Amino acid sequence: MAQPAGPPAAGADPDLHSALEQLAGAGRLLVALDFDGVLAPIVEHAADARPLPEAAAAVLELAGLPGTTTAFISGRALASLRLVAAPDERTLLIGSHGGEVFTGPDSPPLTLDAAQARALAEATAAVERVVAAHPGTILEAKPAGVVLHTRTAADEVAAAATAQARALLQEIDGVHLSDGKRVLETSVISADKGRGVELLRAFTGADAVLFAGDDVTDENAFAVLRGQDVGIKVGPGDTGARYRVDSPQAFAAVLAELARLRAAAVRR
Ligand SMILES: O=P(O)(O)OC[C@H]1O[C@H](O[C@H]2O[C@H](CO)[C@@H](O)[C@H](O)[C@H]2O)[C@H](O)[C@@H](O)[C@@H]1O
Repeated sequence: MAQPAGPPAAGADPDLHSALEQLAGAGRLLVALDFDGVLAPIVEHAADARPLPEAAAAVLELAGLPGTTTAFISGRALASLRLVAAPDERTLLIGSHGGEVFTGPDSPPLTLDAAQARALAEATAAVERVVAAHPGTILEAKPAGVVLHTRTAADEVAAAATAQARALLQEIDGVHLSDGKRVLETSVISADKGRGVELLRAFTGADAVLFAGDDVTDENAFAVLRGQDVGIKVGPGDTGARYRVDSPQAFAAVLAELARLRAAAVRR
């Protein structure tokens, strides 16, 4: 069977521990994490996703260390991310795949111009039509996009729904499409997680960044990593990340290890 391109699983990767040791010694460290499929296992209904306790504890510990900033960079709308991730107040947030930014109470809300608002209304109407005709599919609304979820539909229904939605949405001016894990995502703004990482790098003055992600849109973030930054792909699939772990559970252990190493490094 063909193997996906990219790095080996963590257990077989002798470099990950030493990369974490080096990262832990950075002057200012940014720990930027994708949510679904990384901090939280994938579940049937988006509203039910929750971070693994070990991962949540490691994020909290990192957030409390000097010179260390934690951030979540998610495809979710900020409101949805806050509900499921329950971030502590020090954790910076980027939602809508980079379209929504929260770096403090003064962060401006996302606004759409008239053309974008029109495109979103048309895209929403198209996905509503598809969901009405395909049992088990679900619509998720976001401030700058709309998502067709097919995880709770039979495979053949999911395929038909995705094909119909793609055909309808491609006809709407100003709508960008991307495929995710049993989702077809649309956005009416131009944003990506790579720009999210760069924004947070500049905002925090980070000397080094850890980014972990599991899905296609996370590749934009892996692509902007450099120097002693560490990119970790969680789960299978092609990736530009240098390191890979098998699951959110394995990633929680990596995060706990980074928290231990960072705590030791900043107390030296
Ligand atoms: O960037 P992320 O934080 O990974 O968010 C990506 C999308 O995650 C959510 O959908 C995915 O997770 C759901 C819950 O586990 C799952 O049911 C769905 O099949 C996955 O695609 C979220 O609903 C989307 O809005 C995010 O863009």
